[in-house]
Amino acid sequence: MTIQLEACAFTYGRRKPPVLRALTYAVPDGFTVLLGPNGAGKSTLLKLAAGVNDPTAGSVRLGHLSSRSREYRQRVAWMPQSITAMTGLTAREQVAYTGWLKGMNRSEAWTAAAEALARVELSDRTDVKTKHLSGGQLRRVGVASALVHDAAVLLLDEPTAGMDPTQRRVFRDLIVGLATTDVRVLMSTHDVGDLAEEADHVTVLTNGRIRFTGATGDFLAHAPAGTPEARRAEAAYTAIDAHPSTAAHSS
Ligand SMILES: Nc1ncnc2c1ncn2[C@@H]1O[C@H](COP(=O)(O)OP(=O)(O)OP(=O)(O)O)[C@@H](O)[C@H]1O
Repeated sequence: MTIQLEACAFTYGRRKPPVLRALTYAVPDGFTVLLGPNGAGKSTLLKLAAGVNDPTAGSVRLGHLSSRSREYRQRVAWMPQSITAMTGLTAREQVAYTGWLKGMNRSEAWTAAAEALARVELSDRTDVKTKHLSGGQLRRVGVASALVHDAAVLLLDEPTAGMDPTQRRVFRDLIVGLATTDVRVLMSTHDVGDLAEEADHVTVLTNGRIRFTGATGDFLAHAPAGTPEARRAEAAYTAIDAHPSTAAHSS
């Protein structure tokens, strides 16, 4: 079961231009990387898919569930671009609180919080107040909060920003292991070269439109012949960005 956005439009205010217009998109299976320039609408798309914002036109559904329903939000996890340290809470308390908000009882949430923090290698920080964590550690608390309940779809908004190379490696392995036939992961990033090749699918969003969505192999095939292996993802992205009309592809 996946999230389906159908003819979605979204604007941040009546006098503002729409960020998304008639956008139709199904979150692909496995691990999908969402790419696009600054301001393309990636965070907006993720917020609509998370049920955090409602589309101004169109619909967002997971199977028969509308994104406005409580059940929908229990099946979908979202990690926002900026993670807030909740005043007075430790890492474990903050993660458990998210679990509780998603419908777990207190003891389930408490146990699941410790497990989620272990998965992001923060077991040694569970009792530290989140306001005392580094930026990268706080992002890992954000990832743990997204993992704390059994979501069918994980929506992660630039989760690797601010992580050091070792943390990135740990995180990448975690995500690749998470995306299974039952769990879909859609993750926005600016780090084209670092992550695209690990993904099952790539989606490119530019100016509120899906320029490309398809298997990673089809994405990489847009790189000009002779591009060195290490630069293929970046070259493919640049080619799609430069030639939107020929690059559009639906999976
Ligand atoms: N809260 C808001 N109020 C008004 N405009 C907003 C708001 N959030 C985003 N926008 C505008 O909507 C457009 C899309 O922004 P969005 O954050 O979705 O893009 P993005 O692709 O995630 O960008 P980035 O890569 O820089 O994070 C931009 O023009 C942005 O200025």
